[in-house]
Amino acid sequence: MAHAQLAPSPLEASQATTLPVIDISGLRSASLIERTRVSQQIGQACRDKGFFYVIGHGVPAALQQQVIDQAATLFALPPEEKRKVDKSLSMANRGYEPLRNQVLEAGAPPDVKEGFYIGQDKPLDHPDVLAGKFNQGPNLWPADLPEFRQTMEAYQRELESVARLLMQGVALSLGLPEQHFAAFCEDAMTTLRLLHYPPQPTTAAPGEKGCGAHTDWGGLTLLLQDENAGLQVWDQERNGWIWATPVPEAYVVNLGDLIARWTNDLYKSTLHRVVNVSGNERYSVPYFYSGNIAHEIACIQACLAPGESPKYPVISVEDHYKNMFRKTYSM
Ligand SMILES: O=C(O)CCC(=O)C(=O)O
Ligand SMILES: [Fe+2]
Repeated sequence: MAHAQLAPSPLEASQATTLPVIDISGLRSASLIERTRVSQQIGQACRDKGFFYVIGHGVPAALQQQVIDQAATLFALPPEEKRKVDKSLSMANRGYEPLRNQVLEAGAPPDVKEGFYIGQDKPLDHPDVLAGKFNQGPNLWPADLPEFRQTMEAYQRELESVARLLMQGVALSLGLPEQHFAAFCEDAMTTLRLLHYPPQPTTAAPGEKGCGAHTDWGGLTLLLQDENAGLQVWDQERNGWIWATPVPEAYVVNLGDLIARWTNDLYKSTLHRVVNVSGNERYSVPYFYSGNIAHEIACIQACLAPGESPKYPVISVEDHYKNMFRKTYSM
């Protein structure tokens, strides 16, 4: 596998991943005992770093490969073609984002990545769009890539069902009914984000890297990676970074800030970053499952230890996202 040949990181991270691999096929079982067994593995990973690999998800490997291939084709378009679908043309944060457009780590140089955002496609006459709701609107599609839209839409449908299933597993792992997060999952805001990381520049400025250290903002993230390592996860105990090296066909799943807020940090939303030391172009595709924008995220009482009080005020998904966009895009 590619990560076996990875050059030592200039940032001295250990290369061997220690993140658990969880087969979630049992979450689809008719047996509650089996679903509970899987959820216990999820719960353990959530209390540790909130980062784990998922296999048994049911997404066809061929579709995953098409998504990576289509992403590579898109990013290889000439700059003038990419500008035709630039994010600045969208009312809903969709479309192409050039290199060094976002600063995910406050104080660090801008991220050495280019991206393309896809969300739920809502036409201009959709009531949510007419009402001016946050992040709602039509996607932007590149005109001359005939298979692009179809591939991404098929992939979004697959991941939506995996994300819902995982939310049920998370609920069960907390001793809650599996449908506890059903309202959050209703008409959930989701973002498919195609990313391209050029090789880490040999002349990188101090702190310059693919993607600055950050936590994810939403509920769950399901990350598809090509064969090039780059993702690193903060390990609080060892006070260093560990690799989340690619495992073929698996997702790296991590919890975002909303689950940390719900659980008063019992379940972790952990810092991570990307340093593309592979020497190759790296493509990755995170899928952010962020929930219904009107949903209010309040601490789940059952997550509080005796005498503990909630650390975070109640916030809507929408307000939380607006804050995070403002912070990282200097809006
Ligand atoms: O590209 C990756 O491996 C991770 C990207 C990421 O963390 C993000 O976009 O939030
Ligand atoms: Fe992230």
